[in-house]
Amino acid sequence: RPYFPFNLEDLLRRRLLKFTYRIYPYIHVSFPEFTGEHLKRSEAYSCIESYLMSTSTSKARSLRAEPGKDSSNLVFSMDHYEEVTDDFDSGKVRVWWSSTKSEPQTLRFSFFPAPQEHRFFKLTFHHRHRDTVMERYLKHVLDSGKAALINNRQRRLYTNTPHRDYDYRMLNWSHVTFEHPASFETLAMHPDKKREIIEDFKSFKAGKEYYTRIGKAWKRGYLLYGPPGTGKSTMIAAIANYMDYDIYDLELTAVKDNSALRKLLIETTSKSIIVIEDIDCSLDLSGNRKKKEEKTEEEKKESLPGMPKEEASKVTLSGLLNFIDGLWSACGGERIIVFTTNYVEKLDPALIRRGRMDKHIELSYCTFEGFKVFAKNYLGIENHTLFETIQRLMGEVQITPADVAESLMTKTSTRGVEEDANACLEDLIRALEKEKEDAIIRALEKAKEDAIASKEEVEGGPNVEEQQNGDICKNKIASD
Ligand SMILES: Nc1ncnc2c1ncn2[C@@H]1O[C@H](COP(=O)(O)OP(=O)(O)OP(=O)(O)O)[C@@H](O)[C@H]1O
Ligand SMILES: [Mg+2]
Repeated sequence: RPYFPFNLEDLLRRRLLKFTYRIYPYIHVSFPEFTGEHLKRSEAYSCIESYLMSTSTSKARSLRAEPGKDSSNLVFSMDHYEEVTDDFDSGKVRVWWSSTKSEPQTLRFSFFPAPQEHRFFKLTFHHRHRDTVMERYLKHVLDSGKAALINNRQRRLYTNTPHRDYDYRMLNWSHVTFEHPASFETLAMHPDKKREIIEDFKSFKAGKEYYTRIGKAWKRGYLLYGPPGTGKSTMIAAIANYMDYDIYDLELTAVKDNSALRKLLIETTSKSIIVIEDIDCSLDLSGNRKKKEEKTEEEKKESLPGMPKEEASKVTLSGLLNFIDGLWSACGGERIIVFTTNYVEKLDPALIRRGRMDKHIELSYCTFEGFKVFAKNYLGIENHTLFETIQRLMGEVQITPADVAESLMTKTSTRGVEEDANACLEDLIRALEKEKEDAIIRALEKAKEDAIASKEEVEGGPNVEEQQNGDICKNKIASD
């Protein structure tokens, strides 16, 4: 068979390439902000953005300022159409970064409005640095960008409830900056228990290799349970602060179905806490969702066009379990899942068995140990003559940490510190004594009710058992 011209095409192509490189020896790589079908924000874009923040500010002439980590400082980044140079390999390799945006060229008519603009970074370098840039430089950019991102980021509280400024990119989560002062130090609970919990989080944080080795998704589930006002939500904030994580507050009743749930969960980023509060109210035991209450006419009017219609949601228990088992969390590590409930006994055992909810933490009424934490934080005292009375009363009645906190809040600032402490402690004692009285009254009332009930029974009131027996006899006669 004819063998000529062998590789001619190849040869020509190479020549042509060489020729074009001689005229224009530069290569461009662009990094769009949003990628994929669902327009997920590209992680590479975020990393580059944060890398350039640290390198570009001294070079770029047009800058953008945004509030930084604690909102008191500003973070600068380079503005659109600005170009900066970056040198690598002790100045041997020079690259150019520019930030551009493009308006959508065609008018698209769709149900959901399209993104207004596409932003991207463009990297330009000489073709002889191709290997260095592709293999080492980009890795360096992404790594240091990511590190800076974690260092500088403002932590966020995400919620999945749709709101008025529904994002044009149809992101499922909306967020606000998370700034909650709670910490484990200010959390009132027994010091031993607190230490145990902190240890648990510490080992989770350091456990990347461990989780990889045993072949489990790097996640951990916690169930916080206890009566209202015992610090469940406060503890979640403390965990987020301790771990330096974002919080995703998942409102299950606002999720349409399992696939919507899956989508929401896939969008959560690493280093985050996924919180489902009052799990007993959002999922019933059979796994069927409780019907949402009918919306009022006004609320219906308020919903915006383009927002998904609120339907009875169909998230099932098994859908949720699938996720917890790591099926959907496999796309990136380091997640903590927290459920809270007031009634642990109402929950499906499948939901909270060990392995799913790895650790169950009970938050309960305030103990004297817990009170001492409050006294130290709120009043700055570690001992006081009134402590003994408080200890005795706390042994007798149940009071929530929220109530203790309320009593210990300083009421006026005109008095001295000492008088303040006295007043607060007396206030707490009054609250405890009132609670004790209430408890006695409740007990008396219950005893009275019981007595009336048993009296009715003795005097031949409506006797349930007899009546039931009678019914059975009647039925039997009828069927005979
Ligand atoms: N253990 C605690 N340590 C410190 N503060 C607490 C503690 N428990 C409650 N508080 C205070 O009480 C208030 C209510 O607590 P929180 O919202 O955490 O209760 P909760 O357990 O989440 O209640 P619910 O079940 O109603 O959601 C908080 O503002 C917090 O300051
Ligand atoms: Mg709460």
